[in-house]
Amino acid sequence: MPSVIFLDLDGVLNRTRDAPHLRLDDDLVARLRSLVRDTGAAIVLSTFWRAFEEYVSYVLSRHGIPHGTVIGRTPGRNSSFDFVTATASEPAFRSRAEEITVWLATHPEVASFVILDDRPSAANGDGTVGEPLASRFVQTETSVGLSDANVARCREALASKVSDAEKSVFLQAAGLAPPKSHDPRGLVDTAPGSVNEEAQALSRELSAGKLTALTDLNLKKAGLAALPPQIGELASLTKLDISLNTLSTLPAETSGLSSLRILFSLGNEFESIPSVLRSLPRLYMLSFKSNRLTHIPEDALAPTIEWLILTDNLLEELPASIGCLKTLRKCMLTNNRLLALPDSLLQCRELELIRLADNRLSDLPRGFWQLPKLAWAGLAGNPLVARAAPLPPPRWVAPAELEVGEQIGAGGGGFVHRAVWSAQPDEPVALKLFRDAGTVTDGDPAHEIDVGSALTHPNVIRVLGATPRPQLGLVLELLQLNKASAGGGWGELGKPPNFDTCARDTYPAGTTFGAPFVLRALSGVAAACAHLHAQQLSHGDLYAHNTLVRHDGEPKVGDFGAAYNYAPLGAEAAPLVERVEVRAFGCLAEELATRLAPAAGDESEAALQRNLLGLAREAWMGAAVGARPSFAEACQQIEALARAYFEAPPPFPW
Ligand SMILES: Nc1ncnc2c1ncn2[C@@H]1O[C@H](COP(=O)(O)OP(=O)(O)OP(=O)(O)O)[C@@H](O)[C@H]1O
Repeated sequence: MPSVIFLDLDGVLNRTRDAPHLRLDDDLVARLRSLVRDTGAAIVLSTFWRAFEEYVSYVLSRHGIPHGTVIGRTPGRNSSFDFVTATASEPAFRSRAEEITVWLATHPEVASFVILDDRPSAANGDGTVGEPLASRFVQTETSVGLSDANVARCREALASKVSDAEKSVFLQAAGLAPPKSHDPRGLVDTAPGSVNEEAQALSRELSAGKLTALTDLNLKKAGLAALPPQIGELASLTKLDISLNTLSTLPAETSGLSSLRILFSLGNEFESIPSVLRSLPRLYMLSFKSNRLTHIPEDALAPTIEWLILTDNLLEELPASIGCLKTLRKCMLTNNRLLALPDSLLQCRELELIRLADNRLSDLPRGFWQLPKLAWAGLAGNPLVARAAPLPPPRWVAPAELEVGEQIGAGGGGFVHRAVWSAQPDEPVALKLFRDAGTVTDGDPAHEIDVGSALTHPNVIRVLGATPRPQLGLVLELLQLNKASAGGGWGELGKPPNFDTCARDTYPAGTTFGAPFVLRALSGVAAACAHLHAQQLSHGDLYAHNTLVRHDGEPKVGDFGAAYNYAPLGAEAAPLVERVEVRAFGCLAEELATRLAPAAGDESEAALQRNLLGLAREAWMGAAVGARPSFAEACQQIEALARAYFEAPPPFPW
């Protein structure tokens, strides 16, 4: 990262404090141009006008400051953001100094910087940062603008490196205690860095031709720039992990992996999926997450793939040949640059789950919502859903208001800790700290903050507030975990899918549920979904593993990471979007119904199981999307089941 100029506009590049519109004076911009040219510094907009980052960048480029010099803006909302659609919600800060501090705290790679502003508040803030900002503050005189003397001071500041001590001051002032969370399932190890010696030793043995009968080979972080051609001798290998190396190609010999089912190539440097993979006859799961993919050749995807992970790449399009993946069930495409999906995707009739958040889609192939098995879709952060009316903003909670305690949960999206919040010191809360936005399966955590904050329902985990960037988080009602205790603890209704179940949740061996538990759980989940869809919000990830339940079946749906507002898709699509999620509900109901265990002779529970399975499979999961009921209707159907089971009109025992 080069040196950075934090740039104010009014009173720096013009000679007024309160310009009613964005205007620049040629002679002043000329001074900035030479400063940028001579120092190679990048610009981060700290100006009031920073909501219009692209426009400012364009205007500067018209003045000869090259495109790409503006590399970003400081965080923090002001009134100019009200005129920009599709900006993720973010808090307002107390001062410009605080905004700059937070930016610096999250960009420790910055070598040096200068703050160019006509107001001292850009460097003083509330006084907590002090010297590190003040010593790099160059104040212009409003009526004069950027002077030669100012430019000379800027050059001095840019020549002085930011020390590690100063960096830690920024971190502390931004309230960024380093997270102490751990990742028990190793879900998102994207950290490059040190080589894994065990993996390195394995790769040496591979090159020496000593590994032949392996079924599982882990070369993650083995420091590989090239995969040894001897890989092709591993004809019995079923799982290969080559993640977090610097690979950009695969040897032709890879075609010898005739048993390979699972290939992980996360965090490598591939720009294209190697066509040799097309020849693997058993390939089931393929991951190129967090590479540099810009292109997928038409002949690269093996037709046997069921699970395709291309999250966090640079793809603008998919090959038409994706339609040849007749068994594709799960397709992860979050955080790419997709402008459109090929119509051939509709030939993937087994597709159950697709993640498309944070792309550039302005349309979907006609018939997308009619895919017969589609149940989980994520679309947030695309132009096609951007015109939704803004949701009410969350209550922003400053990190200093929270005392973070032990970790109580972890998932792909983040880590959940117990915490005490000064606003309600007697009632502990749960704090979900999100992982880095770009790499997570569901996309930018801001989507979860936006949707979660808009919901209030007894069967939805209540969002109490949110912590701002750089460590985005959610403050949630705390559900004391420990479902087993009859005293009323909470626990996950199911476990996430595994390699075999692909898109379907799993349950510990021997799990059974009682009829009242199942009826109460389904009734609550359906009610929560009816509440969501009444606001044209889709959960996108409705699963047992995202539902917490009490010992008596009372559920609370959580994890709105994949949620999105589908109102902008229009009146024709809306009922179908809801019914796609009804299929997810049907899957959940089927999983619970199959785990009912009627005792011999218990005809009422046996009848409930038959009827529930019938409803789940025929009505809620039915192949004709439009013929499925809405969630409001599903609520009534469950009530009818409960009435028949308890042989009584409501109220039921809940
Ligand atoms: N409000 C809460 N109270 C107590 N525990 C919670 C709460 N919210 C979440 N948890 C625990 O943390 C786990 C992870 O939470 P959550 O599903 O929201 O994370 P995630 O990272 O988005 O997961 P996923 O991998 O499904 O995307 C939950 O399964 C649950 O065990």
